[in-house]
Amino acid sequence: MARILFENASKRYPNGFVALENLNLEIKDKEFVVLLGPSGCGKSTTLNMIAGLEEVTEGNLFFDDETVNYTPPHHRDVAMVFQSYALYPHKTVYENIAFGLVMRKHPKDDIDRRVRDAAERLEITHLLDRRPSQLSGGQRQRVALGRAMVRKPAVFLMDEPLSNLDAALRISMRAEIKELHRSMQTTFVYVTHDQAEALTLADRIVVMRSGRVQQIGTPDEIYEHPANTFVASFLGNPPINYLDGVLSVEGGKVTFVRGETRLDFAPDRGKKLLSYDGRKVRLGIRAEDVDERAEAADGEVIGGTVTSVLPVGSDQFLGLKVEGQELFFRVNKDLRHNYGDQIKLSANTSRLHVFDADSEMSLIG
Ligand SMILES: Nc1ncnc2c1ncn2[C@@H]1O[C@H](COP(=O)(O)OP(=O)(O)OP(=O)(O)O)[C@@H](O)[C@H]1O
Repeated sequence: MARILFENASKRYPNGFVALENLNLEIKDKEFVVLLGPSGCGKSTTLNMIAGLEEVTEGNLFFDDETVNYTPPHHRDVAMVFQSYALYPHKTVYENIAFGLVMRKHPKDDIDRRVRDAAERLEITHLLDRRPSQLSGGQRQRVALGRAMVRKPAVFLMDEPLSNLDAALRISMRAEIKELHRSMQTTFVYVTHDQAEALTLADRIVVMRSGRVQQIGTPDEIYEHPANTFVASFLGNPPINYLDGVLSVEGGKVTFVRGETRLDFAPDRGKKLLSYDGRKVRLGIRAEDVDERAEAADGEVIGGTVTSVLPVGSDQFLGLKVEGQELFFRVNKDLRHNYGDQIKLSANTSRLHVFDADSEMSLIG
C-alpha cells in the first residue's frame, strides 16, 4: 500500500534555482498518475523526490502517513525505470533482472521464481541468456521493466520509459504498461512530455509548467475542461485554435464576436458567461470541433479561405484563414477542398472554450 502526498513541497537546487514550487498533490494508493509538461518543467525533479534521489527543500513528502523527507532511497520501497534503461552491459538479461534481489540477499530459488515469472509476463523468457547489446530497444525496455517488477515495489516510478522506441513500438508498449499496472495493483507515477501517452495511460494527469502545477485531473477533465490556455494548447492534435475577440450578451444569449465571425455559445456554455458582456476573450476551438454541413446555422459559421490540405489517413488537416488568422481543423478526408477555396464550417458551439484575454484562465471551467 502506498499513498504519496506532497504538502507545500518545493525544490531549490544548490545553485538557487527553484525547479518546483509549492507542490500539493495526493497520489492515491494503486493510482496511475502521469506528470506531463514540456522539457524543464520539473517532472523528473518531482519523480526523483519520490524516489529519494533529490531532497525536498521545503514542505513535506509523505508515504501513507509517514514523512519520508529524510528516508534514503533503499528504504522507500520504490522501483524506477529510466529512459536510458540503465542495464548492466556485461550481465545477462537474467542477471540484470535478478540484480536488485541478489543485492538484497533474497534466497536463490525465490529469485529464480520471480525472474522467470517476470520474463514470462514480458515475453522475454527466450532472451534470458543474452546480453543487452544483443537486444532491440523494445526488448531492453522490457528487461528494465522486469528488473523493477521483480522487486514488487509499493511504488513504480517511470521517467520517459518509452521515448527511445519507435512510434509503433511505443504504442504497443503503452498497452503493456497499462496491463502491468492492472496486474501489479501498485501505485504508478509516470513522467512524459507526450500528451498521447498521458491521455492513454493516466488515471489522472498533472500538467506542469516552470515548476508549477497548472491542472490536475482525469484525462477527460483535462481535455474537456482545460484550466488555462497552456493546458488547452498542450493537449490536442493539431493543437487547439485561438481567435481573440469580445463577448456580447443579449437577451440571455452569449455571442463571441470577431470581425464578421459571430459564434453563439450553446446554452450550457453560455450561462456561465452571462456576466461577461464586453469582455475581451480568447476563444478556443479544438481542431475536431467543426463539421461541414451544406447550411451552417447563423451563429455557428466559421468561414475562411483554405490555406492547406494535409491528408492524415482517414482524416485531413485543413488550414483555414479566418479573420486574418490561420486555424487548423481536422475534417473527414472525403471532403474535397482546394487551396484558395472559400468555405464555411460549422462550429460545435457546445464545445467552445473561452479564456480571459489577459490572464488566459478559462472563464467556463
Ligand atoms: N542539479 C540541478 N541543479 C540546478 N538546476 C537543475 C538541476 N537539475 C535540474 N535542474 C533544472 O530544474 C528544472 C527542472 O528539471 P527537470 O529535470 O525536473 O525537468 P523535466 O521536466 O523532467 O525536463 P525533461 O523533460 O527535459 O527531462 C530545469 O530547468 C533544470 O535545468
